[in-house]
Amino acid sequence: MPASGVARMQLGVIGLGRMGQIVVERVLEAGHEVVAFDLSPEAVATAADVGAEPADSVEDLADTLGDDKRIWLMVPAGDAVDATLNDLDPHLDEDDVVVDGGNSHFEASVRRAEACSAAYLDCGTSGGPAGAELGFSLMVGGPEWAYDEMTPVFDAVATGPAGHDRMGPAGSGHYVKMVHNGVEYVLMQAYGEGFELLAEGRYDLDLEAVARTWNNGAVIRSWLLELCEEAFREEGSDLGDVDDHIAGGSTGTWTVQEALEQEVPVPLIYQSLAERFGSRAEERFSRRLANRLRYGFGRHEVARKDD
Ligand SMILES: NC(=O)C1=CN([C@@H]2O[C@H](COP(=O)(O)OP(=O)(O)OC[C@H]3O[C@@H](n4cnc5c(N)ncnc54)[C@H](O)[C@@H]3O)[C@@H](O)[C@H]2O)C=CC1
Ligand SMILES: O=C(CO)[C@H](O)[C@H](O)COP(=O)(O)O
Repeated sequence: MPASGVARMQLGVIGLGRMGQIVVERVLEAGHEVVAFDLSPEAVATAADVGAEPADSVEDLADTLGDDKRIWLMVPAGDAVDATLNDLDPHLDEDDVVVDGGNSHFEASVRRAEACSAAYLDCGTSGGPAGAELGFSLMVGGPEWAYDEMTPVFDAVATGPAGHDRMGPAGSGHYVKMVHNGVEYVLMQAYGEGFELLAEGRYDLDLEAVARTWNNGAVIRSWLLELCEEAFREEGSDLGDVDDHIAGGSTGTWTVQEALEQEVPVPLIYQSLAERFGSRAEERFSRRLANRLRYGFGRHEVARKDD
């Protein structure tokens, strides 16, 4: 049962991957009921193992929920959200609430909120799978009544009541999450540059010890720095065989696009994104041209591929 005074809710969860399973578990732990669906039967079985009622289609999930449906989507951003909403919409009305907890583009969320027959909440979710124990930070956009209605669920999925808030109207939750990710890129880049200098610099340092020392009282302590400490502990100060290729990048790209549109300078976010893209190239054409141009103007020796 939920804590006294909190009504027991029934939540449909669609998308039961790394993040969706955590939503399921935290909502069940808070004493609510969950009906769960995923395209993967294995993922549905995992949710059923922890106490969710399994559904074998979106329609089955909607039928099981009955009136006043409360549904959380945790599918990959993009087509999967639209496909799910297409299947759901015939079963929805204005008393229902749908939450998109994924990393959708804020403009797509505004469009979906307008088209959806239910009240639609766009919910930026931060904390990642590693945040399961603590709970997430939730940035929610959409109608106030729907946010209030979902508060017991947000209390359960977030770190608690302080871990979620309504940012504003449709789109604002995913807008805030987009900018959060831009900041995330910069922090990763800043820690990366600092540790690179320490790794390449004058002293033979134990970087796990550096990170641990910084995490205990230093101005720059943070969860990302704790993750640096973990990485050096598990991989070694030289990061072992970890490659210098960084995947992802969509949310950072959106942040930079929006900053250009708003004419707000975000050079650090752009630079961090550019480093990420640059990491994917085996070799950089621009570096090769610079190599050749130094010969052009200074007759400096050109480094050749088989040197
Ligand atoms: N992993 C992370 O650190 C974070 C992820 N997010 C966002 O949360 C969302 C989910 O991410 P993850 O759980 O990491 O992804 P995931 O890939 O682990 O799980 C996605 C799940 O959705 C299911 N799925 C895909 N299309 C579906 C459909 N049409 N109907 C039903 N189920 C469908 C897949 O079978 C899979 O089980 C994404 O938008 C992601 O960007 C947000 C914050 C942190
Ligand atoms: O939102 C997140 C963290 O806050 C997710 O981890 C997201 O998948 C990061 O994606 P990308 O690195 O491509 O921006």
